[in-house]
Amino acid sequence: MALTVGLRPLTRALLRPWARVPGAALGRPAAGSGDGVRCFGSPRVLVEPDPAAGVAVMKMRNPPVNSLSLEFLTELLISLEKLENDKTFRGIIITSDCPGIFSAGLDLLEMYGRDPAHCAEYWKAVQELWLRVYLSNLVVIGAINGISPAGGCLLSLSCDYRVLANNPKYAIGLNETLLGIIAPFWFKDVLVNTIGHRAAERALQLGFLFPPSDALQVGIVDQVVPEDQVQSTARSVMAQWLAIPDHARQLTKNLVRKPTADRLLQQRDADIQNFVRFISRDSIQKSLHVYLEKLKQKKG
Ligand SMILES: CC/C=C\CCC/C=C/C(=O)SCCNC(=O)CCNC(=O)[C@H](O)C(C)(C)COP(=O)(O)OP(=O)(O)OC[C@H]1O[C@@H](n2cnc3c(N)ncnc32)[C@H](O)[C@@H]1OP(=O)(O)O
Repeated sequence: MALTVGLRPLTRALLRPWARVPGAALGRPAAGSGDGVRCFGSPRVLVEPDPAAGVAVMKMRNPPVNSLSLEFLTELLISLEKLENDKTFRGIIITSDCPGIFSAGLDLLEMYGRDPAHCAEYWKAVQELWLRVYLSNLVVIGAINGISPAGGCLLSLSCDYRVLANNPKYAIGLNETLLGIIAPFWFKDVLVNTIGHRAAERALQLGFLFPPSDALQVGIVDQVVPEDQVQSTARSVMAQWLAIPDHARQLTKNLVRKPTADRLLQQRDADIQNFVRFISRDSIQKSLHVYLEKLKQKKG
C-alpha cells in the first residue's frame, strides 16, 4: 500500500531512511539472535529483528505512557514501512517498552490548545498509522503488556491477534466518552467488527475499559496469559499464522478488512476537517482541559 504523509518539515525530517537507535540501543544484538543480528529503529521505536523466523518485535518506548504524539506516530510509520518493504519479514509483534503501559492513546497535548493546521496534520498521521497497521501485509500480533485506552486500543484492535497480560490494571477499551470526546466512525467500525454491534454500542457509549477477564469474554482480545508469558505466547501464535501461505492469508485479510478501510479512504479529507472542527470547539477544549487537570491531580 503506497502511503503518503503530508507532513511539515520537522516531521518530514523524521522520514529519512531508517534512523539508527542512538546510544545504548544502537547495534545491540537482538534478543535470542546470538548471531550478531542487530536491533534498529529510532529514538521511540526499538525494532528487534529475528530474520531466521521472519519476525520483528517492535517495542514502543515513548515514556512515560507511550502517548501517540506526532513524532512518535511518524517514527512508528517509518518502522512499519521499512518492515513492510523488507522481504525478510513476514510478521511483526507490537509491544511496549514502558512498564505497565501499552499505550495511553492519542497524545492529548496534540489536540489541546493547538491551531487547526496542527490538528489537521496530527489527525492525518493518526489515520495513516491506522491504515498502515490495519492493512499491513504482514501478520501483526499485539503483545499487550499494559493498559491500552482509546488510541492504544485502536492500535491493538488493528492487529490480527491480541494477547493481553493478565493484570487487573491492564484495561483496554475505547473510553473516549469519559473524556467528553467521541470515537470517530472508523474506531467504532473496528470495535464493531471485533466484538459485535450490541457490545460495541454499550462499550462506546459508556467508555468501558475492560479488565483482562472481561476483555477476553467480550472478545476485544483473543487471549489472556500471565504477564511473563505474553511475549512467548505472541511468538507461538505468530508461528501458527506464518504456517499459512502468505499470498492466501494476505488476500483473505484484504478481503475482510478492505471495506472498513475504504470507508475512511473515501473520505479522508472530510474526516480531517470534521476532527478539526470538533476538537476546536470551546466546549471540547474545556473537556480536554478538565481531563488533563484530573490526570495531574491524580498525582496528588
Ligand atoms: C471527531 C473525532 C474527535 C475526536 C477523536 C479523538 C479520539 C481520541 C483518542 C484518544 O486516544 S484520547 C486519549 C485517551 N487516553 C486516556 O484516556 C488515558 C489517559 N491517561 C491515563 O489514564 C494515565 O496516564 C495512565 C495511562 C493510566 C497511566 O497512569 P500513570 O499513573 O502511570 O501515569 P500518569 O497519569 O501520571 O501520566 C504520566 C504523564 O503522562 C501524561 N499523559 C497521560 N496520558 C496522556 C495522553 N493520552 N496524552 C498526553 N499526556 C498524557 C499525564 O498527564 C502525565 O503528565 P505529567 O507528568 O506532565 O503530569
